[in-house]
Amino acid sequence: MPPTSKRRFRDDDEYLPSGPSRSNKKSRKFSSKKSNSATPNIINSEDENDLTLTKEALIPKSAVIDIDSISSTLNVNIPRDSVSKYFGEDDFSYIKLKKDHANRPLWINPNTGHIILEGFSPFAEKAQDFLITISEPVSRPSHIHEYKLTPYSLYAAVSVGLETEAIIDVLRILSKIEIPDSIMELIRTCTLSYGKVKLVLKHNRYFVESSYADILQKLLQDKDIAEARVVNSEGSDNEGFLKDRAPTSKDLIISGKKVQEKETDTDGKSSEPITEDDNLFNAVVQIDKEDEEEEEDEVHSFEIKSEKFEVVKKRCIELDYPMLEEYDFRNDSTLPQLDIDLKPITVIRPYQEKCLSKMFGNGRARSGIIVLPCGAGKTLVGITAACTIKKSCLVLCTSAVSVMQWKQQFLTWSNIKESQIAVFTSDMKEKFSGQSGIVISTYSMVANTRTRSYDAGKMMEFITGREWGFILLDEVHVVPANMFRKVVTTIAAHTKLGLTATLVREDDKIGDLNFLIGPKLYEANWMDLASKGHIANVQCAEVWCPMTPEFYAQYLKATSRKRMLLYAMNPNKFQACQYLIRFHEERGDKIIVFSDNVYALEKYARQLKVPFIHGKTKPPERMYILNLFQHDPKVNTIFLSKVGDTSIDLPEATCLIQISSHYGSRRQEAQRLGRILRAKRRNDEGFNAFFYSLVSTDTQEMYYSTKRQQFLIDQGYAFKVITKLEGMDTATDLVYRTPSEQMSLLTEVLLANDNDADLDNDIESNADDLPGVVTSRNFTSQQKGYGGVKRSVGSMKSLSGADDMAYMELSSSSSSPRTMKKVDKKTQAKDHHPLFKKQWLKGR
Ligand SMILES: Nc1ncnc2c1ncn2[C@@H]1O[C@H](COP(=O)(O)OP(=O)(O)OP(=O)(O)O)[C@@H](O)[C@H]1O
Repeated sequence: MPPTSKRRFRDDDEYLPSGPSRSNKKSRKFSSKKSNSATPNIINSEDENDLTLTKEALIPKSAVIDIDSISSTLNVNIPRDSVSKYFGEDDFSYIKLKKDHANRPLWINPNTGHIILEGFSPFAEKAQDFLITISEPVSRPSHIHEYKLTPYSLYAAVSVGLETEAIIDVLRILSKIEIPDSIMELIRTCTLSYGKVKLVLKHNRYFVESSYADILQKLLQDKDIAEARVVNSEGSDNEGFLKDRAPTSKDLIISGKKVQEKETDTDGKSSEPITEDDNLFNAVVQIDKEDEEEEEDEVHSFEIKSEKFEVVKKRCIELDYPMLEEYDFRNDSTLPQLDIDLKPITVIRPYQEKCLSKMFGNGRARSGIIVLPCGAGKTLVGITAACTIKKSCLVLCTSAVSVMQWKQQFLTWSNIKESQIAVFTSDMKEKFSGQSGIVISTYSMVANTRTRSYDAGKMMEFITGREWGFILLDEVHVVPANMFRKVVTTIAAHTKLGLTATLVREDDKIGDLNFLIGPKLYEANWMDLASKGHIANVQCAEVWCPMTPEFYAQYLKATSRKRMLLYAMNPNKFQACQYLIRFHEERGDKIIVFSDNVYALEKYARQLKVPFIHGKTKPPERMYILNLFQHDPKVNTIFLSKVGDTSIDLPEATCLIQISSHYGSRRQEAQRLGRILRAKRRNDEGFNAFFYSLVSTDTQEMYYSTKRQQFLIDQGYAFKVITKLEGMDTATDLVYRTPSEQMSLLTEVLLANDNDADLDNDIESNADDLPGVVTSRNFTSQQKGYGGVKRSVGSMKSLSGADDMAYMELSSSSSSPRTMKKVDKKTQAKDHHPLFKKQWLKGR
């Protein structure tokens, strides 16, 4: 029996088939889509500028691949044996394994498109490279990995240059079983039209380009496209198309690349024998290299009028041939060149090089998204891309602090002159000098629709009145879709690159990014980077802290808000925290204690006499505390609220203790882990960083904690459960040891205001456009007066973190024009490819 996915009941599987018995009633779906119900499961923000996630289920149910319609060859009538009933739909005994299956590393679930990879196979590394290109990683622990083929992942594969038959061929070679017909159909259907047509800006003229002349002929039968065409007989072939060599990355220099000297033997030949497997992978998997060899390939194109390119783009989507946008920046002579390069000392790491080779694989700049773990150096990837394109660049981030960090990083890694980098935040409105330059701003500054100040208006004119070679979108997963739409429609940019550590898994949300930015170009494996020393190895543990009987008795009676205070202030948790701090300080670690609850944060920190920072801590004080933490050997622990979740670079930190967190937020857990992934000492022999999550047992916190860990578990992290901290019982000098101390703490907690349980009390962390944490790299953030507490309306699902990492659209009322449009177009959309129906329905 081939291995089966143990993770069948993940959120994203809820629309998956439940076996032949159910398949008659329900269609089998390959991707999870929530219906576009009017149910307001929304965290609604009153402030348009607030980056708080808001949700509208964007996707109509129809916009999914219905596997029943793709294949009628599923296992519905397959003979089963006497134990089949115990396995239900997971009985795959009817599938024959290939004779040499032991040598092949993967297995494909014919029902769901899940791929199970043996991480211990000699082919695993190469197979991973391939799988990451064609599928979505679901879970990647050390031995068995799980991926999932989705329409979006296949489209992304085609868009970086993989061909349908190449995908099938490689899968066939790697698979222990014959590729199921349903999977072949899925691959063929999803790669049929996508990625076949490109919109290329070349010599400042727009061309519709394809390797397939017949597809161009087909498009030209459309009246709008035909009208947009510039008939140009010069250089045309007999079909009227311009012919050119397929683009290659020849002569393209991505700076920062380490020149690798191949091991050669005495007569100059490579000493490594090339096996048949290498040939296979070199031919198909290393697609970026393959492009170089495809010099003989031809492409056909026709020119379109530049004022008509939006119309053509829209028509192509409607005709199911959405155009990939590629920027032939090396042939763009209109946009002024930006004099920028990486400093000679800057060397990019191999995985950074890999991301960039996906982006520049054919010598042009492809738009898309790069996913790298926290602390893996996304900033340098973005900067290197800007240095490769060498045109004006707009960087958008989520906060003013990040803006300053990006500026600092540009100055650190590249030779850009300070006068060529401008910052646009609520406090600073700078313009760069000269023809070209870099502007760094926040999403909310650019997407803001409210009345702007005179200066901000002028700055917006500066941004919208020019063409950008490149737009860099930091933390793409957190920004609402409408904000993105506003940004991409108001700013003329030739290439868009999104950066994130925690890309959503739900296809509908990935889908939005696919269309607004571009396909996912690369996603690194956290464990892989840790094993190579690029990020730290981390030991994760969940420490169970039983509630004291008095606290628990009150917990059972309390309101939900008071409960949160009670489980955060549990004396046993207090002691565990104190014990762990002491233990790790003695080992020479530097410790960050995270608490979302500001009441608990202050109480713990004051009691344990440790400095703390939260939203209301003034920048000079933060700077002082962070400096102490970095440089004073006597200050080895600091307490941080969620203002320190992101945008804080403290490579000294080697241990994290989490005492209170934001419900079930998986993204927060990953971001917090990111604070120690960059530990300076990560390359010391046998070094481990430590991440403890303190959880009060038998409380809601247990549930949230499990949910929070899911993302990291999927990346391969193992959380050990510690039920007893060895030696804690005998440590007599811990706080709240006596019943009377515990009772007085309980009284204090019971008397505390319910609002003290409010995690949003940490006001600054919700403000997207306000200066946040002053980091080690930037102590220049300006303080400004903050508004009051922001409240958001949310569903229980949102509160539990189920919306987390979600990429959402602000709500629109059911009577909004856009929704009306959807209804109007629904019937027409029926004729379209399922994925593109969505775009059609959006009325783009
Ligand atoms: N090629 C490189 N050479 C040397 N240092 C690097 C390189 N790439 C990244 N770094 C360092 O790694 C650290 C993390 O980088 P960065 O802040 O860009 O990470 P990130 O992926 O944006 O993390 P987060 O998602 O947590 O913001 C920084 O200190 C950066 O200087």
